[in-house]
Amino acid sequence: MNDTKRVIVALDYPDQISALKMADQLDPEKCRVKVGKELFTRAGPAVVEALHGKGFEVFLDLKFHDIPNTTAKAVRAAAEMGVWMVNVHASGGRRMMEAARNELEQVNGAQTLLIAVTVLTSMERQDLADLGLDIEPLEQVKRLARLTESSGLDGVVCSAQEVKPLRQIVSPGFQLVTPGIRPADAEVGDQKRIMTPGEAIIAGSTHLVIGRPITRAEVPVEALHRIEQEILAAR
Ligand SMILES: O=c1ccn([C@@H]2O[C@H](COP(=O)(O)O)[C@@H](O)[C@H]2O)c(=O)[nH]1
Repeated sequence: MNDTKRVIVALDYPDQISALKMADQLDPEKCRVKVGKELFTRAGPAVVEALHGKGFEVFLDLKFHDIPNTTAKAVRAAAEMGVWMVNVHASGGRRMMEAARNELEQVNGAQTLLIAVTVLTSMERQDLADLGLDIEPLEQVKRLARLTESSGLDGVVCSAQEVKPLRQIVSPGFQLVTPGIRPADAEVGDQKRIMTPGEAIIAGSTHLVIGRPITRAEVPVEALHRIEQEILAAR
């Protein structure tokens, strides 16, 4: 796979000014950016518009999870903002995902990529047990990835640890978008199912979502540059 724009930088900031300050240090030809719940709740569609104005493709990571009609309309609103990618939670089920997919068809012929979160990368076996699921995360990820693909979506969010086994059961073009990326010397924080950028590329992740290892680094551009070098070396 082409290595351009494999990295999606998570702009997890509490305000638009900080997010755009970070974006100004990035090259939209080399990476994409992600707007998540914190930034969008604070800054709304204006921040997406501002990032588009700077030439970035935006992954709107709001992980919609609601009844089919509500989710479909939320996905429509995202597509009408012109985002590159938007997501829902696969655990919302087939009817919810199909409704979202169909809505996107009507907005722009499904040009906006629609993917589904399987099991959050911050979760491990015990967290699933707490929910009454007595299985390994990988098994639940596989189950939800099959459901997502058969519901007509473009890919899933999963851990890079699951990419190899998933590739055996999904089609080659299915996007495997992986947060929980940690360079060897980075703080792990709240993530549980992690991999280094190089390992994730070797495993076959389509896109690497990386936040704090870049945005909280002393010199973010240098941290990103090191990650890009690691990705190139892993090819
Ligand atoms: O399973 C998931 C789904 C989404 N995320 C998001 O990715 C970034 C990761 O940020 P880091 O600072 O690199 O941990 C963050 O915006 C999450 O909301 C995820 O981590 N895991």
